[in-house]
Amino acid sequence: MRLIPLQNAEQVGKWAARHIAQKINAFKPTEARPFVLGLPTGGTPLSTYKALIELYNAGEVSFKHVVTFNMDEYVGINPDHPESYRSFMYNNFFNYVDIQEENINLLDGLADDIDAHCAAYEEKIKSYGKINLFMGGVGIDGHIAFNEPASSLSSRTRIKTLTEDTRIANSRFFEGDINQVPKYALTIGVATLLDAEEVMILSLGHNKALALQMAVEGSVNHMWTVTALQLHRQAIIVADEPAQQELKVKTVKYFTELEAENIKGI
Ligand SMILES: O=P(O)(O)OC[C@H]1O[C@](O)(CO)[C@@H](O)[C@@H]1O
Repeated sequence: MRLIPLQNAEQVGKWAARHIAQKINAFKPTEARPFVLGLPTGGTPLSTYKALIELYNAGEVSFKHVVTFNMDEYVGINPDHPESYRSFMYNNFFNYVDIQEENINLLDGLADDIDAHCAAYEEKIKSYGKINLFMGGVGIDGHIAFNEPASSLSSRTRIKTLTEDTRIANSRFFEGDINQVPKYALTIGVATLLDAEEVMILSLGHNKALALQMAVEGSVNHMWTVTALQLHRQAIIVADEPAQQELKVKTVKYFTELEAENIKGI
């Protein structure tokens, strides 16, 4: 695992965006051989989407031959709802870059047959071989995608019940009213995430500090599903300074020295 210790959200966004752009450019994607990118929503990736749009506007990256798979979606809210993850993705990213509509894959929280829909999502990922890079955030309860505590570390795309912690945290997007926050979500599984060639998790803010500590210094366990990253051969966590608060000074120093060249100029 690599930990990229940075100072603030802007730096995390810039580092993550630059990393994604470098990966896409090195892959040299074509229509027949697209780059497959997994994407999250929430407050965490906003600075990364902003930085990616800037790189796109500067001509440094194109999404023309990029296929995307989003990691989750609320169940029971209309796709046009301003807080659906579909709306989030168009409003914060897709509308501003050259991605082709047919290359966008989103879960449908209103699907009639949820099991069939989730199985088809997994099949569609498989049809591309693999996801080249999956970006994600982490919840205050340590969830990756919406794999809440006690999710199987072998899980696949399915419906999950959101914890009270997550619903309280996300109530900030629903007028501060937990009753408006959906109780369920469709989410890729931990195993779906671990199948990606590379996983990059972003962690911002002091309320993610415990989750980051578990991810980096803790043991693999299903109560903090982010710890499953330790099983991945190419996992990166990019964190701001407040999110590093629970890590040992020695741990932060170790990763800062390891990444000295890679965090220069950010
Ligand atoms: O970024 P937030 O809003 O703190 O949410 C934490 C994470 O939980 C998720 O919403 C769950 O998918 C991630 O997409 C997100 O990054």
